[in-house]
Amino acid sequence: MEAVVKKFPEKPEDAIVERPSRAEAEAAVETLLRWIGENPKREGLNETPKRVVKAYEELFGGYRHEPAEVLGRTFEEVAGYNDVVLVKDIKFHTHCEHHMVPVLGRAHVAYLPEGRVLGLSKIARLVDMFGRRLQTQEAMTAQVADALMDTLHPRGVAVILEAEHLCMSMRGIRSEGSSTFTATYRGVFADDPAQKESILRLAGCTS
Ligand SMILES: Nc1nc2c(ncn2[C@@H]2O[C@H](COP(=O)(O)OP(=O)(O)OP(=O)(O)O)[C@@H](O)[C@H]2O)c(=O)[nH]1
Ligand SMILES: [Zn+2]
Repeated sequence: MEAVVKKFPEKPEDAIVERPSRAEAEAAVETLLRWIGENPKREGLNETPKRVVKAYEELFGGYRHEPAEVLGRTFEEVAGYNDVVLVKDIKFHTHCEHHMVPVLGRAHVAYLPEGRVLGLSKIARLVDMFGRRLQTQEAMTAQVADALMDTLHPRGVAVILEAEHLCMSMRGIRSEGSSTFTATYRGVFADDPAQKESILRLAGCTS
């Protein structure tokens, strides 16, 4: 049996306790292929259920990790640097939880340290981890911010996501090229409008 989902979803009653077997997951893909009018036994599709399940393991691998493990160790020796750290233009992809269709975007993540900093790559890893779960853009924005607050205990965090939802461009309204902007602020960024403004400017979201 595969691993039990640990902490996510956030509400324990929403967490599944047991995953279906790989064979059941492959059978589900085969059913979808038949449902769209395909013949899953033809040569080109014969291996597709296996491939899709393998791809899902990678695309949804974020359920197998937790923020504290992804963020790893923190550093204190930064010559007393205590000002803003902003990692911008972190490209990410995720899938919307309504249609399971890709969402492609960029994240800008800032924090104000309280004596400790993170390895810079860990911020991008955190965004990637949450992207590898089914998401709404709003939830993903809040999850990145809360994970940084809980793990690093900085004075403040700001998280901005800009993304294109392919469920809006490839289907439904078929509105090509629109992008959605979400931003959330914790600590001093939430309390001080000047800090918010400055981070939006640094991230290139305002002139
Ligand atoms: N707030 C929010 N909505 C999202 C996100 N991703 C997709 N959606 C929206 O979720 C909504 C689901 O609406 P429903 O009416 O239940 O589903 P639907 O019939 O497929 O909707 P349409 O996309 O309008 O065809 C749609 O308006 C999507 O655009 C997201 O990250 N955040
Ligand atoms: Zn969607």
